[in-house]
Amino acid sequence: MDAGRIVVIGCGYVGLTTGACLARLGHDVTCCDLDGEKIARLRRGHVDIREPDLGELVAEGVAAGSLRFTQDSARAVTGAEVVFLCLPTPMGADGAADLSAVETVAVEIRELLPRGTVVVTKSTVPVGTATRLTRLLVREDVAVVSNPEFLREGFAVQDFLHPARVVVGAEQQQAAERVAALYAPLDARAVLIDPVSAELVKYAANGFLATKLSYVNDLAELCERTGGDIDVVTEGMRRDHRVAPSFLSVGPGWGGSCLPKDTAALLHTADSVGVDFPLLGAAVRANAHHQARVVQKVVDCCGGDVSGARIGLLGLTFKAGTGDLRDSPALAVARVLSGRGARLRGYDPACAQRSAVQRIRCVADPYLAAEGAEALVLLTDWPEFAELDWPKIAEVMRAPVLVDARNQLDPRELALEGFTWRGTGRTLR
Ligand SMILES: NC(=O)c1ccc[n+]([C@@H]2O[C@H](COP(=O)([O-])OP(=O)(O)OC[C@H]3O[C@@H](n4cnc5c(N)ncnc54)[C@H](O)[C@@H]3O)[C@@H](O)[C@H]2O)c1
Ligand SMILES: O=c1ccn([C@@H]2O[C@H](COP(=O)(O)OP(=O)(O)O[C@H]3O[C@H](CO)[C@@H](O)[C@H](O)[C@H]3O)[C@@H](O)[C@H]2O)c(=O)[nH]1
Repeated sequence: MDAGRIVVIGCGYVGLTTGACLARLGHDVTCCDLDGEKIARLRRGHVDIREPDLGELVAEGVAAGSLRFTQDSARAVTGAEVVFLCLPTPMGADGAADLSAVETVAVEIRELLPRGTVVVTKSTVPVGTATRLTRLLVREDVAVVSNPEFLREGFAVQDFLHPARVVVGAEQQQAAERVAALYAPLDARAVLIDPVSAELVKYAANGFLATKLSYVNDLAELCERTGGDIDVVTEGMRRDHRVAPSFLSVGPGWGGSCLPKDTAALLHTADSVGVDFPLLGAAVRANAHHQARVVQKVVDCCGGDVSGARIGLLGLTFKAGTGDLRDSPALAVARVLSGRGARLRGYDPACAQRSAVQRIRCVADPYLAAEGAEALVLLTDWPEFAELDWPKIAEVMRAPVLVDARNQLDPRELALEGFTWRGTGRTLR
């Protein structure tokens, strides 16, 4: 069905995916962004984020005339029936979500919206935002609906078109049904709930995922002290159907554009209403500790001092499959090493064209990152790292030392090549 004209404001990971996928589902979509250069590139069919199938979907929508791009959101909304806000909600200084982009746009468009428009928050917004926006819009004839997005970077299109759930939160049943109807072609029944619960579902899910990962990384430390093997332990946990099998892999702490800011915002919300949330606070603190543990392993491998040492980094993005560097644990580890005087060379498949990221010299292949290095640190789980020519790497390094923060490599094979290996939650038997 065609629910009419849809306007999407914000053409980032969420907005562009939402716009292109809704066009694929048969809707008429106009996507807006204040970044004029981005809009010009999108009009030429150029998508500058690394997301499988997104470029093809954009091209398809543009060619079919069902997907348009403009910088002029004010003009676009005058013909809108549903407006999706897909704007950034970064972490503010006090940890709270910064709603300024959402609120600025709401004020800009409020007098231009046709009667009966539904404004949808797809951005991750804290409890009470639907109520705040309703007041800010000062339009009794405009409804606000919360429709949080759960896509993962690297799987954005797949997750949008095959969602585990579609959550729609609204005070007005009719507005909720209009938004739910947009997803009707998908094989997912929308859950219609109140807006406060809808806003909370999003934070609850990300807070839970972060807590699960900190738990696993804490267990890894315990394994290191006791001689256990975290990969064997988590494999045992996975077989219990009550423990969801994913999100059990160790790493250099969790990061990305969502988990860090959303856990901070959830803690802020809890604090603002006088609720103690010690479990989530501990998960956040544990994450900093796990990043520091990777640094310490590198320092130990370099004889207690990395000053002047050349260190190679494998992976810079916050996880494999994305080009996103926002809040990457790899960069957090790199910052500390660099602060202690290490000279860093980094290779990442998604950043191979760049000359530098922060104080890391980016190189075009992993062997250049290893060249002359006293230690190599595997920080991001790009599958191709398992396929590297490890004898060649051992040859070009100053000393064949590998800190594997993701347990991606086989320590026995590395030992055969003469590597000193430090994994996460495992010791070489
Ligand atoms: N990235 C994800 O995986 C993901 C998944 C689910 C939810 N979210 C949430 O969705 C929201 C957007 O995240 P994102 O990753 O897509 O952000 P992003 O930074 O990739 O994109 C935001 C876009 O909004 C544009 N923009 C900023 N201010 C604007 C304005 N006033 N008018 C028009 N355009 C404007 C920016 O130019 C940018 O293109 C956030 O609340 C985030 O927490 C993100
Ligand atoms: O077993 C695992 C799984 C993940 N991670 C790390 O956890 C972080 C987050 O990973 P992931 O959740 O895949 O990344 P995002 O794309 O940021 O997706 C999260 O954040 C989005 C924005 O809110 C939500 O929509 C998604 O549902 C939620 O998974 C990354 O640093 C990963 O390396 C691990 O260390 N081990």
